[in-house]
Amino acid sequence: MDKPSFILRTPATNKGTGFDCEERKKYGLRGLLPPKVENLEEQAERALTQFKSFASNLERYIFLNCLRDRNETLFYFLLGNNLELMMPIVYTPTVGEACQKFGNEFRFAQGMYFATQDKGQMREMMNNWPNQDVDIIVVSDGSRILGLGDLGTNGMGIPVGKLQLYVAGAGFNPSRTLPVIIDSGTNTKKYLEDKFYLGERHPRIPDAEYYPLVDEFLQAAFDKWPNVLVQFEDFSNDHCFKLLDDYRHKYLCFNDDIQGTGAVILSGCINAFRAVQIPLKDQRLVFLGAGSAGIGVADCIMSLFAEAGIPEEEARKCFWFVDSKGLITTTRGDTLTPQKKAYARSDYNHQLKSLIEVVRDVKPTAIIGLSGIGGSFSEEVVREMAKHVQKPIVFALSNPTTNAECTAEQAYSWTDGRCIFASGSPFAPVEYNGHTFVPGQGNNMYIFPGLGLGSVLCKAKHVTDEMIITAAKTLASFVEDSEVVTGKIYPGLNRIREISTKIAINVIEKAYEEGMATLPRPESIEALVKAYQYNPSYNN
Ligand SMILES: O=C([O-])CC(=O)C(=O)O
Ligand SMILES: [Mg+2]
Repeated sequence: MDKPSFILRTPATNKGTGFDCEERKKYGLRGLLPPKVENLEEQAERALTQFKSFASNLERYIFLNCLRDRNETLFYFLLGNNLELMMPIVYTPTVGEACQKFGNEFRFAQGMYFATQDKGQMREMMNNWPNQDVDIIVVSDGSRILGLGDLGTNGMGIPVGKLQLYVAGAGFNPSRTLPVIIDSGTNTKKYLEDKFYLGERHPRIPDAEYYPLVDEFLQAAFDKWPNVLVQFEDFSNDHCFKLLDDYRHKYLCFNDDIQGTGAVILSGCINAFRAVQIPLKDQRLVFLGAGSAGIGVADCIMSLFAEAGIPEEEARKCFWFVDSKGLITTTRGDTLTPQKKAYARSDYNHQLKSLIEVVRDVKPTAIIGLSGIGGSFSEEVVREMAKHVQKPIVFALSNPTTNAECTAEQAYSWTDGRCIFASGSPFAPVEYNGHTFVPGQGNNMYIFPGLGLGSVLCKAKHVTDEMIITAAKTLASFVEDSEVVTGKIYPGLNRIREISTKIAINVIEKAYEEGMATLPRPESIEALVKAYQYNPSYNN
């Protein structure tokens, strides 16, 4: 390709009408652009008008991703200046729909794909990635995309979207990010039969082939980029815990659904417990869903009990887990995974078969939904719970919005406006009885950008529990006492840069404290972070 078209056609170098007269001469662009030279602000104003002109969110998603593929600087400038408007498009909930329709709406490839057919060749394939350095990889096998199930290769939208938040939220350099899909097949018949489906067309491979495939990918990635951080995303429950166990002490990696969600909900709980003023030991926490997120959240909350000096055995008695078969107990007769076993109740002789039975029995202070089942916090459940506590904590965390256990409006109206509510996907403010309630978004997007940045910049050996808990506490500290009493438990999304920066700084401090950081300690950690951070501009 000749030089002028290359610079115009490469998203990282293209400025479109932003090339000034000098540059147009220098790069041989004269005549290839309309005469007017524009700055980023002017271009962004036009792009925003275009964004708003579309009839559906999916079209807005496609528009933004096409923009990213034309002019990366403009895309990140636009996104960074319109986060609250655009987050629900590039991320949950719209990204969920974009994944479901990935094959139909495909326009150009982003990131890298490693499939079963690539066995033995992944390391060599990585040399095809056009950018030399990679700081962060988000990898999924598409087996449990949000609460939508097994989407196979269609899941690529998730690593792409997460990395856009790494850039907008924490200031990762976009050219040093890599979204990856490991294609190990799909068990979703609809996609196997869909002529536009773009993945390998076979059922998921057995574990004996699956684990070596993932292992080859990780070995290749850390061989090529020894200081990279790998974020596991949306792996199904049958694999995610083992993968994390196998690799968290071997590579710099974490699982966002277990640890990122764990941290963000720990943060929400810290503030919700401040608001309801019930001592920790008297909390009765009922979880609906015992998958990666449910277990991850509970494990993180356990750290609060440990800090408060409450013995583990006593702390576990504050948790009740409900899955599709009812309350998880040691006596209900099925084989429990080790993760479920840790929270299984041994003090129930009678079987409670549903959430409502558990709520009647337990009288919870909090119900935490990570079930992936939309509407599973029924009016009966929420009203029953609200009878027994002054400020019920209702977290409807499943994504996307259609999978939320209840809506914000339902939660506020069924509790007469008394609840502390958070959801995983955004809900608009709710008017109820003359009050405006602003629902919190308990989504791991508050955690992973800063946790990732901190881990990468100090060249951490591993991501430790302490680093994750530090991230959660830092997030919690962004909400003032005066806000907490009004039921606000998360800071505004528009502060995500400031929050991620602070999380990164505190995570790095913790990594040095724990002997996890391998970078010689810099004079100023804040300066280290700020010097790295990418800000979209044509003057770079
Ligand atoms: O992507 C999100 O919005 C949060 C998340 O990790 C999930 O739901 O799997
Ligand atoms: Mg996820």
